[in-house]
Amino acid sequence: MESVRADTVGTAHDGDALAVRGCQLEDVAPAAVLDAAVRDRPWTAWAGPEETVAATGAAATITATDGDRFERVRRQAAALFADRDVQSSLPTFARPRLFGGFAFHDGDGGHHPEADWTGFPDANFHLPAVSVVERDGRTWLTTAAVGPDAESTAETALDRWREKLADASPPTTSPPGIRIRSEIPDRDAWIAQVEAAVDRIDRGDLLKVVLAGAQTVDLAGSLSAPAALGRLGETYPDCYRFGFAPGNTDAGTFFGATPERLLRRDGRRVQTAALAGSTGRGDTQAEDEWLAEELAESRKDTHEHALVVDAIREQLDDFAESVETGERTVRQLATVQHLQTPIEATLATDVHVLSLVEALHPTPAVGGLPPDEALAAIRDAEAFDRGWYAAPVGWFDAAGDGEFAVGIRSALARDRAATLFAGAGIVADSDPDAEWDEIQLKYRPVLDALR
Ligand SMILES: C=C(O[C@H]1C=CC=C(C(=O)O)[C@@H]1O)C(=O)O
Repeated sequence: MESVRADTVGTAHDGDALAVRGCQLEDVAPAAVLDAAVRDRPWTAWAGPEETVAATGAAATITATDGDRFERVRRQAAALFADRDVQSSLPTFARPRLFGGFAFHDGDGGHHPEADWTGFPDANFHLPAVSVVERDGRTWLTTAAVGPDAESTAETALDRWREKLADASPPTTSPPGIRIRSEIPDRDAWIAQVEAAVDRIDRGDLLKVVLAGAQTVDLAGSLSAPAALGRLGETYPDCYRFGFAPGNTDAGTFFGATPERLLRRDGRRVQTAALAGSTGRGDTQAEDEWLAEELAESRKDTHEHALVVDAIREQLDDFAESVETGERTVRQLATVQHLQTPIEATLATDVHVLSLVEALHPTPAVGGLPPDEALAAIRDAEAFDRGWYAAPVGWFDAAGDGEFAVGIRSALARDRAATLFAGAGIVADSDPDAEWDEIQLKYRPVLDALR
């Protein structure tokens, strides 16, 4: 079948053109595309509820390394898209988008050898040179280029990649296999940390703090990120699967499968959810149901969850004409169950998705309350740098629409090692042993994809 081609060209103030070329592809598996894409850095993998994206190279890169990072990314993106006719004849999902993420903490997270975040700035976004998007049963290849030869660069790349993908096949790599090297903190230190946090909550200094651990594993073989993401897709199809390998060749690869949407903005409509409060899965259906019921009735978990719902509502209120909270349910994932409440807002004005990300991050599902005291407690307690763990990852476009997930159930991999991250919300009634068991469950998605 003849593929459809479409294009767009626009010229910015600086005279450099942004050219975008696209065509529809037939019979290409997303995993095969990703396998071809990861041969060069930077690359990005993104799979949300509606689409799967594999992208490689950078027509443009936006980075912010200190203070005011959300605003600086927004300004640089506005300059990139300014006066360029990016609303093209391409389908909307194949339009130019910037993919990337932010670090959890504002400013330096400190240097810790256990989690070496070299190459992951406070904010880093790419307009991919090549991207393939699968959505509604259709697959589009798009190329983008900026500069004096933008049109011919994008055109040549489109032809080259079309040919390359015609015989691409999905990776068949088996999991690398692992040996757990260290847990930071170890069980005793974790228990002491949680007890200290509960003391601070009892004294009234804090309402909630989300403490995290890091688990470092040695890999027995080399890691194929596309294969690991493929396995995560089979076990966690309803989660956002993401992978980011920045351009810096010293950087690792950050990847995972997160159940937590930070938000999606589509015009004036904003969709988000509170996700907090956890329990395990049962061995039988009866045990599963019993655990779900116990979670839904638990005073500790419903309190931990309600704090997140209230904080998100409050943040959105500043921008919204209306904020609606849906029904709280128990969301079941392969290894864990969570309390979840959907929240929707209608914006009062045309607020950029990055302004909303800035307002919401970190929600008390990954930070705590009051926010500043909780962040200080996290920095004091944690002996590793969170880097991009528990931070916003996703995309935005020229119109200020976009979608961001919270980078939990994730790991940073480099060479033959990976550091996995998992956290748990600590409130007044928290039991340190139960919180330890909970973070072990939260390592499982990535752990299982590696072994
Ligand atoms: C911080 C994490 O999970 C958050 C999301 C869902 C449930 C959570 C909880 O019950 O503590 C956490 O707030 C993590 O997985 O690293």
